[in-house]
Amino acid sequence: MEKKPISIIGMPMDLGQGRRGVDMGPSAIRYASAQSLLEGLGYEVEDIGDISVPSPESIQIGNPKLKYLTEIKDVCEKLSETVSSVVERKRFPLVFGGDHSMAIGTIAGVAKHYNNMGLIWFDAHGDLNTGKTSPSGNIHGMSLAVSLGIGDPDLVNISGYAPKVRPENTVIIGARELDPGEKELIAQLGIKVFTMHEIDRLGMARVMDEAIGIVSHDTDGVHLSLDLDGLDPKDAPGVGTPVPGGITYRESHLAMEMLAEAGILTSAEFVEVNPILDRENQTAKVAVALMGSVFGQKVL
Ligand SMILES: NC(=[NH2+])NCCC[C@H](N)C(=O)O
Ligand SMILES: [Mn+2]
Ligand SMILES: [Mn+2]
Repeated sequence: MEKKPISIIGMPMDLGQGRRGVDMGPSAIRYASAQSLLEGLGYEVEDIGDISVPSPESIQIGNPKLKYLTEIKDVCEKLSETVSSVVERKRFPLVFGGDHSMAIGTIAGVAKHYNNMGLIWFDAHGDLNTGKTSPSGNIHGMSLAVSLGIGDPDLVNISGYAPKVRPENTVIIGARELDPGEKELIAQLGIKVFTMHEIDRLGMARVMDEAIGIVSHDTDGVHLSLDLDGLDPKDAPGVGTPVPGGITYRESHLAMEMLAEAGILTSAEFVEVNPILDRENQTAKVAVALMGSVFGQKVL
């Protein structure tokens, strides 16, 4: 893979879900030596710091079906602009989160630079709810739907265009907890979902071969949105919505190694690291180890 210079952006977002602490995810990932690992792999790396996100104590929840909608829209606009300027400068945007609602901003910032963007959504969840189907009103459970152009117009139209990605260029990997409305949307849009069943049955190597085929077919860029809760909670305990029966540490590395080999990624984000719920920063360390594989680190 060509060693494009990397720009790290922190998104200390916690407004998209109910548990405090995920706003500290970017610090925890930096503390786990992300930048020096990437530099050690031969990349030029800059850290452009954090997007400023208001604290939930200082603002009102607003509509309980779309909690903190106004503020999430505003901070996602800011993230989108920052990510977009990184792409304009011919650098690779690498965003640290923060809850998964931030993907609305990251994807808005990258997708406008591509005619047709592929998207890998590595997650225990589909994040395919809308304000109508969500059981929680938490926007981190809606960010994939929004990126596909479905949901609240304020979110869908961030950065002035929609949709950001198409369902036929999107794959979900690791799903094992889907709400009824999400299942309906998957059937309606025909999104390819590699649930834990397919991963168990086919093995991660075959799943990734197929996934890479889908996201790179007729696309000119591919974004990786990696929710740490895609991994099994034994390997990544520091997440707000853990679901048992997840992707193992090694399977996750294999997936990232295969992405590096394919050389298709043009942006990435690592989200939902919550150091308050973690054990000795294990989850941030896993995120950084996986970044190593994404950027070409090999065992031998
Ligand atoms: N990015 C995440 N961790 N999302 C979890 C979403 C959980 C649930 N499906 C909801 O809509 O509330
Ligand atoms: Mn998730
Ligand atoms: Mn998610």
